[in-house]
Amino acid sequence: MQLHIFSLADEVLGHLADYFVQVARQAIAARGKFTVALSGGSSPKKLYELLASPAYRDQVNWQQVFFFFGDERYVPHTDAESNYRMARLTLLDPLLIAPEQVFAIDTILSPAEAAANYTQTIERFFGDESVQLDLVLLGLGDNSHTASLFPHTPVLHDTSVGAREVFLEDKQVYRITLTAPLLNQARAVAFLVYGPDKAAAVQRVLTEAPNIEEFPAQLIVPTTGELHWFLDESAASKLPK
Ligand SMILES: O=C1O[C@H](COP(=O)(O)O)[C@@H](O)[C@H](O)[C@H]1O
Repeated sequence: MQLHIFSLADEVLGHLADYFVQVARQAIAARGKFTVALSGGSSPKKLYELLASPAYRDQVNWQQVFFFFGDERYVPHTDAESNYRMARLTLLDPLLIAPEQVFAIDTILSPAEAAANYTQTIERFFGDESVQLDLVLLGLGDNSHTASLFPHTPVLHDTSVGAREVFLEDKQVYRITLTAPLLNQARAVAFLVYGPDKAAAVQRVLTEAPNIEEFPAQLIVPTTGELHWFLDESAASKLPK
């Protein structure tokens, strides 16, 4: 695992954007395509805007990039909470990414059907190859969840490689998430975490004894791929010096 800690959030975003470009170029040179699972929530918005900005937009052959989602809120794609909507507004539309390159999670189906459908979509995309994303981008919630692997949910024990529905009792809402085994098959996983509100979760996930029920992000340990954590100093402030 490699920790990358920078003073300011903007520096973190710049270094992660550089890493994204590096992994994308390597994947395209080696296999002719780059597959990435996007994270949702608020933290990655600025990363996506940066990647679509004049400084980065010409650094990747976007026609060879295929976009998946690590998780989705079970809301219409037009809803302000939708991870797909956020990615579309900040990254996919500004870069004029063709719809055929974007694999959104269908939220019109029932949650269970949406998860099964997304599993099939991923399997169909990879065909005879193993399901191995080139890069998985992840965030960290202040309750130590990542993707939609939430504390004390059955999906934490799911050993399948695919997508699953998750019901959040406290909020009475569904989410769809990729399973930890699928995420861990990636060639590279990069967490993006910044801001003081995340400091306690970062400390728990990275330094507490294994306890996936409480700290689901501890499930993310790529089998053979790289694991990177990109943090600002405030998010890293509770880590041992
Ligand atoms: O709900 C979600 O939360 C996590 C963390 O999001 P952030 O806004 O606190 O950065 C995110 O990684 C996940 O994709 C999203 O659905």
